[in-house]
Amino acid sequence: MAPQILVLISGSGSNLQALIDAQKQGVLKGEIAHVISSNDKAYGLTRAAEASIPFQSHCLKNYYKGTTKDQVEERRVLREKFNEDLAHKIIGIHPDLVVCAGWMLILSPGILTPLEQAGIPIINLHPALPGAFDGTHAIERTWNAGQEGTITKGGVMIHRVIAEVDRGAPVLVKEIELSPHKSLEEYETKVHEVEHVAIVEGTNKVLESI
Ligand SMILES: Nc1nc2c(c(=O)[nH]1)N[C@@H](CN(C=O)c1ccc(C(=O)N[C@@H](CCC(=O)O)C(=O)O)cc1)CN2
Ligand SMILES: NCC(=O)N[C@@H]1O[C@H](COP(=O)([O-])[O-])[C@@H](O)[C@H]1O
Repeated sequence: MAPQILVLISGSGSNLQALIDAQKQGVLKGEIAHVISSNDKAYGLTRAAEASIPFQSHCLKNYYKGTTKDQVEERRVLREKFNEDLAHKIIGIHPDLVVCAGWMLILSPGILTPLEQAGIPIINLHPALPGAFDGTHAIERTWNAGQEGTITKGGVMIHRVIAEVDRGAPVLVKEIELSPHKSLEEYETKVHEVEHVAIVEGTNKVLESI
């Protein structure tokens, strides 16, 4: 059996689609076994269904039901249960690799530790260079820094997932010169093009090492 890949998404799933297309073309060194979305309205779930890939959603909002934003401690506990339940789901599927492809939630030690103990590596796609713009809105933050003249390059990386967000060891880094691009929209289009290549190359690189 080919190495089994579980893909975590939260949105459109264009990077999931790049993995699906690579599998269809026979260039993915594994098989997408399952897709889990943190958003039950994510178009990526439609992409999984159309590719006949088993899928499900795992939504934090369902855990938060009956609580308000002011109930910080209650929500902290509920979010930890969200993470632990997600770990149980993933371990039950037991993929060889988990790929975060636009998964927009920070994974706590409550999931990272059980997956590490189960020998299941996790990688993430991030639209910035190592140590540059961790977290969300990295594409826009990169563009703005370029406009201010503080940087000349942006990029995309695939990295190992550790507790410290976007600080795991890089697996693959692709730099993108900012100067050729005349707008944020143009740069963002280039980033997504590069992402769709990087997600396949980075996934294959890790699968080759397993
Ligand atoms: N422990 C880790 N978890 C995650 C990592 C990681 O490296 N370590 N990578 C992220 C993906 N990601 C950037 O590449 C990222 C996604 C989301 C966030 C974030 O701050 N999320 C907030 C919610 C934001 C929102 O709803 O708009 C949150 O989780 O509370 C940071 C980085 C995947 N997880
Ligand atoms: N910090 C994580 C992050 O910003 N991830 C970004 O989410 C998008 C998902 O697109 P997709 O749903 O079309 O694959 C991608 O641009 C990816 O870099």
